[in-house]
Amino acid sequence: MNIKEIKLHQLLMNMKNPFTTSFGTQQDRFITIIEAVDENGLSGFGECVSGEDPLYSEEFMDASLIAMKKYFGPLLLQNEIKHPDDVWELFKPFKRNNMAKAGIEGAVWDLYAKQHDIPLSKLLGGTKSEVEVGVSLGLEETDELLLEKIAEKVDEGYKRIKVKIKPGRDVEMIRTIRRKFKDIPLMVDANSAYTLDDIDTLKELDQFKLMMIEQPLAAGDLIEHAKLQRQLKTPVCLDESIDSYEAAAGAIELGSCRIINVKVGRVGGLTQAKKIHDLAKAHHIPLWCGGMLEAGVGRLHNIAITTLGNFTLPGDTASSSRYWYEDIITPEVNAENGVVKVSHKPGIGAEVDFDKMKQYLKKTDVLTKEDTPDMIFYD
Ligand SMILES: O=C(O)CCC(=O)C1=CC=C[C@@H](O)[C@@H]1C(=O)O
Ligand SMILES: [Mg+2]
Repeated sequence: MNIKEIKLHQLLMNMKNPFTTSFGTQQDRFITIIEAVDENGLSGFGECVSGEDPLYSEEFMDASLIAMKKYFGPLLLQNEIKHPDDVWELFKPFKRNNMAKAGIEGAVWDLYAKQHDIPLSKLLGGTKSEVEVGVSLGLEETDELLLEKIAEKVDEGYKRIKVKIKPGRDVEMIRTIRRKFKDIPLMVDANSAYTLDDIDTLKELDQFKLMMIEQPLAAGDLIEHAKLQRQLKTPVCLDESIDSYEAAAGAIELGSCRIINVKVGRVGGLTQAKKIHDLAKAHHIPLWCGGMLEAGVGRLHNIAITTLGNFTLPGDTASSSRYWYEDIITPEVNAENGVVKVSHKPGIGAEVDFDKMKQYLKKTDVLTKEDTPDMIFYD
């Protein structure tokens, strides 16, 4: 593929509203857009989705930037890549840092698709021409405010509503929601806020016909989630726990969940996401594509992976306008009545708009073939 340079565009984007989960509230999003440029000046784009602080997972953007500059960017520039699947193999000796790996790998996937003049969705083996999407709503100060947000999103036609829960904002809040919205497709996401000591509370959620309970327990608790799933009617969906193909295989084997939220960054990129897709399909575990409050590049990668057949449940890839006054891509991602049309254009299917991006741009680091991995270890 002969990539001649990699640019790390570091953006600070301000979200329209604060977003509150069980682990905190944010309104600024620190995003890195990775641009891989080939010898003809063609660019492919990826997005690193690491959090600003290591509260969702152990990754955080400052560390991911170091990893991309010290290791993953130079490694890619120093090695011949024939297909995007080679990137995972190249990065394999380096432990974890999945979101940094995925950001670089995503740019390679987009570049390769553009070099071969095919949509990224087709390159991944996707079959859909449109995808159904839902929306994720943060915790609000009051249940009344949350009801207003839900009504707004239901009116916009989103195919499912996801709300955050945490101890003290769970059973009664969901009861209030169900009193007003008896039959909407509704799910909850706990972001690991509970333990098996809370089993009675979690079992009370069974009465509300929820689509799923996402990540009730800690990320590493596959056995505890299996114990919980055996006591719940409602499907458990895992997010933070599924940080690799092996974790997905373990969770399926143990019965830790009945649904998996696939996040491309969390699992290390599109190659691993495809592998998890095929494994889950073989075991009749439905998937949906979760979100990490992405800008447009990440949203388009999410749309592309969602075109694979076993992504059967609406994901978190709502319209760009859900979070951003102005996204960095043209056209923006737009869900009409909860449906996003898949672009037929090559690659991610929309242009990165540098005029719009520059309002958020803090810094761009450029890596060239002069840059070698900055390592103590040697073979
Ligand atoms: O709209 C989106 O991008 C999904 C937002 C969302 O629910 C999450 C984003 C990032 C981490 C978590 O807080 C949470 C999730 O767990 O899915
Ligand atoms: Mg989640």
